[in-house]
Amino acid sequence: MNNDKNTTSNTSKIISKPRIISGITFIVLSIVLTLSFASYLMNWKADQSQAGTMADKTIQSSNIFGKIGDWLGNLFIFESIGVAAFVVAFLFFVFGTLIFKKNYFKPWKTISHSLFFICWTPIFFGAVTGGEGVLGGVYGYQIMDYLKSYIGSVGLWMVLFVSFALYFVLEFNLRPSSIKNKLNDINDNTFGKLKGLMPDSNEDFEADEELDREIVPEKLAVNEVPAKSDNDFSNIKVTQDFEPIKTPNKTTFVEDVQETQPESIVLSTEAPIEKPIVDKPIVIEKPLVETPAVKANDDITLNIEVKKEEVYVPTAEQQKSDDLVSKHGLYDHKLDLAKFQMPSVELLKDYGNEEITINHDELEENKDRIVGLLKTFNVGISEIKATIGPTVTLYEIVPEAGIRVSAIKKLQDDIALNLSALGIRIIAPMPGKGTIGIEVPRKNPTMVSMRSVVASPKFQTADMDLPIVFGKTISNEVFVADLAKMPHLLMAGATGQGKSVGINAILTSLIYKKHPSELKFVMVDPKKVELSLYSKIERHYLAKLPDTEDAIITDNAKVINTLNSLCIEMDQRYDLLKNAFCKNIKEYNAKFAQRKLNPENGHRYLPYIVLVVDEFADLIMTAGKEVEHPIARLAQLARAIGIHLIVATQRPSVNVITGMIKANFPARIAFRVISGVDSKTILDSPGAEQLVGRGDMLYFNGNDLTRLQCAFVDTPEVERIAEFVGEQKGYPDAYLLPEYSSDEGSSTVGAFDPNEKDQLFEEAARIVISTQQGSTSMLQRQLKLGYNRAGRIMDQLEAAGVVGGFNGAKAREVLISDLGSLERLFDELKGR
Ligand SMILES: Nc1ncnc2c1ncn2[C@@H]1O[C@H](COP(=O)(O)OP(=O)(O)OP(=O)(O)O)[C@@H](O)[C@H]1O
Repeated sequence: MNNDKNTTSNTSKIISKPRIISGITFIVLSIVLTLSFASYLMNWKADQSQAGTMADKTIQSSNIFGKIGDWLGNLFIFESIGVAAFVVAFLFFVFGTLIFKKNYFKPWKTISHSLFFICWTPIFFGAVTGGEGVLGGVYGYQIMDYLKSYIGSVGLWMVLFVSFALYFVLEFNLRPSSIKNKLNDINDNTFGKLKGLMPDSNEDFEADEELDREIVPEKLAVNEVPAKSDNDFSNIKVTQDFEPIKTPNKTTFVEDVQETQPESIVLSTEAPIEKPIVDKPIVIEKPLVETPAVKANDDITLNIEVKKEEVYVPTAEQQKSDDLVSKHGLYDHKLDLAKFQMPSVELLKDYGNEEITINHDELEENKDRIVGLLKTFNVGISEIKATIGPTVTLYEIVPEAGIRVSAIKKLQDDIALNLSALGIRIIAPMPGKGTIGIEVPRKNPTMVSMRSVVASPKFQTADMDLPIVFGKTISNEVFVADLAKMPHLLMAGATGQGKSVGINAILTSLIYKKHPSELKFVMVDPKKVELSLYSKIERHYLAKLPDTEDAIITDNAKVINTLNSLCIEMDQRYDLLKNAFCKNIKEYNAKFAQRKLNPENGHRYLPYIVLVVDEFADLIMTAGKEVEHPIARLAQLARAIGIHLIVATQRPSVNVITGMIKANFPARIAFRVISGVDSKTILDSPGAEQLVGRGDMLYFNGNDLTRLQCAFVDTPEVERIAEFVGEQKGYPDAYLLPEYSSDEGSSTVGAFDPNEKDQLFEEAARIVISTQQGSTSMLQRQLKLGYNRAGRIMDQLEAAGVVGGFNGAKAREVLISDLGSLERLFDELKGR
């Protein structure tokens, strides 16, 4: 509104006085003409007899504007164009508004419409009345008469009809087949014409909105509905076909107020009236290809825009990849190990019936204790419900009206003490429910076997990038989560509470779902024994540093190198993704499979990499920041390029799980911990100290805390799986991570020695300058070098002053901006 006011005041400042005067004059004239014409139409018979007696004061005129009005009416209506004279009055009004710089009307469109009606209407009325009365005026009668004498009555009507039809075709750009529809529309919509004259600006729309709202009920009643009474809209039935579009795909909109419209996409608009509302679903039968303005009703124009389907025009590169795909098919990353058999469920032990047995006595006993106890604290219960899970039973209570949840929350400790059972957890309130949950451990928990969860349809059909089946929820449902979405997982739990089993469950889940070409593990096992079983699958699923014996890293010094190497792998992957214009590994691999990425440019199929650290506390204690930094860096950045971290620890204290680590691991798992403080460290909330152990765990995904019973997978089972995989044909070696030498960061580059310069030194320098990228991995790719040689060249470039110093895993700064300066530097170096 304010805006409107401002606009108005601004406009009035700009409009000059003569303009205001002439604008007002035109508008006043249009009013005078309209009233004179209307009055003339009512009194013309009486007044015409006095025509020509203008000067005689004794003679009175019945026209509202007296003799002048009478004269105007006679001139415009009788002697000229009949009722089309009103169009002239309307044109005066339009000119008036245009002078005021108000764009209520599109000038040329308005004039062309008006001219048509000024010409056509008199002849039409002349033909209808045969010259009787004033509706067609003298002009109308004479032209009609003239035409009739030449082409006869039929010809005359044909001319009238055809000209009217042509007018619509040209003005509304109609095809002949849709004229009928449009005519129906126009007939139904007497305001439609005026609307056609309106420009689309918001300002105008707002200005007219109120007016529109007022006339809606009337229009519905008058134009569309033979309503029995004002309030009776029950038999409103409007079926309106909208203008088909000029494309081969015929599109029709049906606006139908009938209640039943099966299988239709329905957008309903509600009439802005208090009376019964008429739903007007729009049934879209075929996809739209153009952008017509569809009139939903008399007041609101619904602009539907559907983008045209893009025509696929392959570029030369795309053409090349299309040709390759049609020749060789999509790239199959599994081809190297085409005969690889995924492990079967049979390898996992069947622990027999896992159905939950209901112990009614236990349930009743717990119920009585809970109800009785709450009563002693004056907490009345209106309802209690039990959900039996594998390890705990959840009692959900609905407190009586008037009892505050906060009051019950305060009693949490007292209730736990009084129930005196281990592992009671109170959830007040249950998220998303109006109840309070009390989890009580079962006397005889049911074991959840890995076999049962791996075989479950939920896991088998999981459409996830890295599906992990953790176990079962409290309501005995299989729980599957996507590691790729987490995207990193922090696990903690006191010793003997199920952490190692948990890690095995995660690893087996992934092995059951992913082909060796799609997934690689980097395993860090400072305890030396926990992950050693997996050494058998080294050539299938493991990744390691070049020139190292064992893929499973047990030496803390090597861990630092591996983590830094992973950082290099991450940077290389980012480079690859950047060059391929891909946002993430999924897009990149899909593009690679479509043969759009040339392996000669360094592109390759990228497997997911999962880094598993079994005892993080050990690492942090011995290596501190040297480990913390690469872990945090990987956690921050590695998600998009398919590197995911699983870090486990027995000691969830703040000096192990630092703020930096925690901030980058939104997904966390807590097995039973020793104290509430530990629980807070890992989960940011207490509760893990109340768990019962043996795989009882809390999973936190950044928002919700879910209690789960971890699936049990025993060492022999893991062994069987590892053997099954290991016995099959594998790759020649483990997946090799980029080389990283620990002294790279600290190495000081001496003075440039031309005699020791690499053969590719100059070429490498030119590549660095022309790409302005001081990246070793880029040199490796472009010159097809090993990492060590590329690293040596980079050091020489640093010594020669081409690039800046080592900058962590980031590219070095390029110190020379153009090739000309580089050539001068080469000359200088030769002169030394
Ligand atoms: N999900 C489970 N279901 C049933 N029992 C389990 C489960 N997880 C662990 N247990 C039992 O708890 C024992 C200890 O588990 P686990 O070895 O995983 O503990 P941990 O936390 O890794 O201990 P540590 O840190 O000392 O290695 C197992 O031998 C097993 O008997």
